[in-house]
Amino acid sequence: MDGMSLFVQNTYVISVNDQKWRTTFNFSYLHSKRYKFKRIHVGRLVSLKCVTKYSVGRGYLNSAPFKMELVLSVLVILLSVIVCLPLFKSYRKNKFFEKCFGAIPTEKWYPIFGSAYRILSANHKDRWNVMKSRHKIYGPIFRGTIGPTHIVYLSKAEHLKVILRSYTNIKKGRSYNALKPWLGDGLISGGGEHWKFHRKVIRPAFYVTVLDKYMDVFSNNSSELLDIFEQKVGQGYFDVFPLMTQLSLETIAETAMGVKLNFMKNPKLEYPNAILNYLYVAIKRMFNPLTRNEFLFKLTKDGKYCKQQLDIINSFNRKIIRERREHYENHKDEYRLDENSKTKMAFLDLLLACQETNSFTDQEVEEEVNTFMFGGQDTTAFSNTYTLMALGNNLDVQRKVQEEIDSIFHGDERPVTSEDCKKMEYMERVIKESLRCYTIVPFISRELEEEVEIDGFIIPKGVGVLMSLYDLHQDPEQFPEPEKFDPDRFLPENVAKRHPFAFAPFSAGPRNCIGQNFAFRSVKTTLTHILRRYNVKCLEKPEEVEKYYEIGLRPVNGIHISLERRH
Ligand code: HEM
Repeated sequence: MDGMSLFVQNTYVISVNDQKWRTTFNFSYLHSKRYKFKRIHVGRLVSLKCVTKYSVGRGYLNSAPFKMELVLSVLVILLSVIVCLPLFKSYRKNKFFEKCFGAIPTEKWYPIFGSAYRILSANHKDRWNVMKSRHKIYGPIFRGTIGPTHIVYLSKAEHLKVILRSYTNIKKGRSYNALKPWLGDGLISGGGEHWKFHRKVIRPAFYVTVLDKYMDVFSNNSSELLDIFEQKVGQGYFDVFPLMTQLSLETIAETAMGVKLNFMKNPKLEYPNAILNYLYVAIKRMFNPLTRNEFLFKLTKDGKYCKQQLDIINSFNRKIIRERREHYENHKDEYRLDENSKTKMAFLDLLLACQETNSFTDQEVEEEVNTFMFGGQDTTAFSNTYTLMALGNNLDVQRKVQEEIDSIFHGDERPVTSEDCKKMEYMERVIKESLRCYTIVPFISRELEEEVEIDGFIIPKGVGVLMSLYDLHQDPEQFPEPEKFDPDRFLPENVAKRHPFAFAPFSAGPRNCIGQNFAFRSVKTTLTHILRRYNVKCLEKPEEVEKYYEIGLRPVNGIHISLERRH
């Protein structure tokens, strides 16, 4: 020990478990006891307070080793608090949750990943196979954790009803945060009062009278699809999914943003590919709790890639919004959302009109436009594709759809109207059965803002709830022989026998899909155009089709159909 220590003498008050000792010792003593001190410190020391200090001569008190000692002590205490407090809180939370719903069957638990290890470790291709098997293994209600987040998994109509009909539990689950850099607080990912206000303002854009004006867009674009189909007649099987994606992108761009992109004739792939690429990484993020922090994610390779893709999407959208704004300024008087107005308003026009009353900022307009491009694009493409797959495998059903179409159009290839759509009752049942069998959005999630009671269990506020629409639609109690494609399940007398929440491909309750009428009209129009001209066969058996989970279910290898002219 060096001689300088003789000049330093301090008085310390040491508090251990509420007992206090006053002690005086010189620095060399403190120094020699340093290791012992550290041991006490880590184990039990609550505080170490310097009451008096004498610094004589060179002042060892200000010397580096002494300062280090104090700084280290403070750091260790801080670190202990930082590490222990959340662990303690999480321990108490776990105890509380155990008490509330501990009797619900649970998945196997792994450190850090929680119980979702199998899903988190599955690659993109295998993920859906893991996801779809879980309710079969654990039953209609089970629980688990993703990292520190507790999740209850539901699949029965009566359980889903408790969550879906609530006006309080409308907050989306944390997984939606991966979409926030793109969709912001738009209708799909937003919540709270912000969501309530936006939903109220946007609802009129989906009134039947507004949708009526989109019918010619649905028909014109379907006719363009037939121009491509015409070249495929007699050419064997081809993948119909990319064409359906082009069609729905064209349609949603025209109805939501008021622009004709001409993707059908001249597919420019940069924008749709940017959406696909962004989604691919966003989904990866949803399944990796380590990438949840936005700031850290932006520093990663994936984060930088996402930004690049977002830049492409945003510059495309911003250009369109700019042009549409100019158009709107010049035609303002024609834009009215009432029944008598003849002007076809794009969804964007409604948002621009909202800006006039200062309700929507530029960013909010952009977020809602992105939301509609996302919500309306892939979903209708999937619905068209999977319904064609069903019809190409069930030729008797296809024939009945064609008979209904013929009874309405009598061979005339005129545009489809809203009145025609109303008459297509059998086709509606076919589309519904296709949405049941090949549920497009298989899961939706919420974070509870208010406790609920399900099946006798109290699920407290803060718990995540993942509802499987896929398993809901496969419940044999509601849909006997669920694997069978049978549109008559949707005859009114059969619907009346089921639980009102047994069929919910568009979700249900206050946060249901705002675009469902849009989707039905668009899909009916496209199927009418195809089936009044062609007989369709499908190469794949539905049960053999592999799918990617990408919020919607994308066919891994496409869906191949062949066309034969009917007349
Ligand atoms: C067959 C086609 C469609 C299916 C199966 C479908 C399915 C769904 C589902 C399940 C939800 C609830 C999501 C959740 O709770 O997390 C939803 C919400 C939504 N969908 Fe659709 N959708 C379809 C078509 C469309 C179309 C064509 C549009 C737009 C034109 C659209 C726009 C939206 C929006 C904006 C929401 C959020 C509603 C809100 O929370 O207020 N969807 N959709």
